[in-house]
Amino acid sequence: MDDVHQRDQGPIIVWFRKDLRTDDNRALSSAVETGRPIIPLYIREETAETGPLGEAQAWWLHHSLTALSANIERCGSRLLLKSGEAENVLRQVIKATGASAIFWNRRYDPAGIRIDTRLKEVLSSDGLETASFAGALLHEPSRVKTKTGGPYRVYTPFWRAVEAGGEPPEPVDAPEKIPAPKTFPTSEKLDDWGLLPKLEWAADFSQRWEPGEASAREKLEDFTDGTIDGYRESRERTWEAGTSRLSPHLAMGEISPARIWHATRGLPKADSADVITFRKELVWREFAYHLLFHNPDMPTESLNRKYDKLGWMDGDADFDLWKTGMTGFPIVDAGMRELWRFGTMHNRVRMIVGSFLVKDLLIDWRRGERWFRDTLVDADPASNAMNWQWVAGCGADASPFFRVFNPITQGEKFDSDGLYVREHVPELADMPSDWIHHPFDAPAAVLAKAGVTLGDSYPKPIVDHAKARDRALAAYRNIKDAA
Ligand SMILES: Cc1cc2nc3c(=O)[nH]c(=O)nc-3n(C[C@H](O)[C@H](O)[C@H](O)COP(=O)(O)OP(=O)(O)OC[C@H]3O[C@@H](n4cnc5c(N)ncnc54)[C@H](O)[C@@H]3O)c2cc1C
Repeated sequence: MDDVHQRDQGPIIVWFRKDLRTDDNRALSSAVETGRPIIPLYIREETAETGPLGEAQAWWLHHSLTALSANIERCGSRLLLKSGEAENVLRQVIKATGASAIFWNRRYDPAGIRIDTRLKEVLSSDGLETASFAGALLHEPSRVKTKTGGPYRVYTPFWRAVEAGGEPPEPVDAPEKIPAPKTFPTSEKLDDWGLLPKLEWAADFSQRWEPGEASAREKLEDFTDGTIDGYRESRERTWEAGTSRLSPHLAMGEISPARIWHATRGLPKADSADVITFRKELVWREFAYHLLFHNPDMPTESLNRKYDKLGWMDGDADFDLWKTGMTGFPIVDAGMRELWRFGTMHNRVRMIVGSFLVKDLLIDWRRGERWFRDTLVDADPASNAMNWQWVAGCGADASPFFRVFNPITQGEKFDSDGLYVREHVPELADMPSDWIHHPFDAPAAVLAKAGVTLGDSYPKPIVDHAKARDRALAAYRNIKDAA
């Protein structure tokens, strides 16, 4: 047997990253197809380059790895856990197992791209086979191009280009068997990684979430069997589950966007406005990655740099009140408390709390982005940064800065009976709907009857919205005509 042939029979490391699934996982299915032994590996890569994972997502990761491990065991193998810098870990595992190939699915965040490009180079030059596959997105970000070959900065033409570009590849089913190597190196223990929050903080997450690909598939089925009918309207209802709730599963790669896309293609009403609206949302996620791919500093730099001169306030005390849901504006407080309690927030309310932070409090969008990154179970480098820049007016195809959301009318419009506020701000549970979004205007008798004492049982508003709006618009006028 010659060297090359021998090498070709060596084990393949399948390196899992934010693709914690066996379904529609091309790195895994391509490795299985070779018939060679496979070493499923997850590396906890929290290095200076990658930065730490947010706390809420660390909770998710713990449970997601538990679920993936169990799935892999059902297929006759096991998941190897290692921590450290990727290249060092891969070299140790290669040495211990005689692996001759490393397969992975591509990632598109700047640190991930840098690490993978470098690895491909050094491992290949050592004679190792490296193969990378698509799967985190519907289409490769470099594939969707404007007529002049450049990247898009506006969503609607991007959506049209995606539509015109044809269907994403059909998903591939999970393998039934994953051939195991003769011996496995020792794995680290998941419990030793300390991913679960030390405080009771995440105690309620499991009321809302069940990480893992089985739960993602179940959610997709429930959604396509029911909630998707009427999605165009139900997606704006803050008080009920009118959306798919797939975002944290997508963020950890427990389900592929292609699997979701094709599930909607197969529906009897595949061309209804509800289904198309949903597909457009999935394409917003694609657009975010397209933007991040072409603007790698999007999570930290305003795409429109003139916003750096807006005159952001330090506002540490206001920022703390915003984070803890104590601003005195019920829809804002309900959103921030939903985030703290369940690691998520309704999309409409994310826009309202974002506008309040950036415009009413004049606090830099990056502080909001970081807080969301730490507390959202669906924290995603592309979607989070794009949406914060959208809210702040400094992003691509963003909401104009002068469009300042009024937290009272937004509350009345998107939570007309106050159900969302009642759930997350229980001290206002007995306020009549007419006043629940602005208790500070309610007559004393109404407050007394509802058991609300402003400044005691519930905070007084921390700003006067009309004055805050004027201040924001004045700050904006100062930079409006700057280059
Ligand atoms: C300030 C702000 C920060 C955000 N941060 C994140 C984030 O870190 N991670 C994240 O996944 N989403 C983020 N979003 C977008 C959006 O709020 C969530 O994707 C959505 O609430 C997830 O719920 P769902 O899965 O039920 O969505 P559905 O309505 O069922 O939509 C299906 C999928 O489409 C994608 N999608 C929907 N809306 C958007 C959007 N506006 N931008 C990008 N993709 C979208 C998501 O992948 C979502 O799972 C943010 C929005 C705002 C305004």
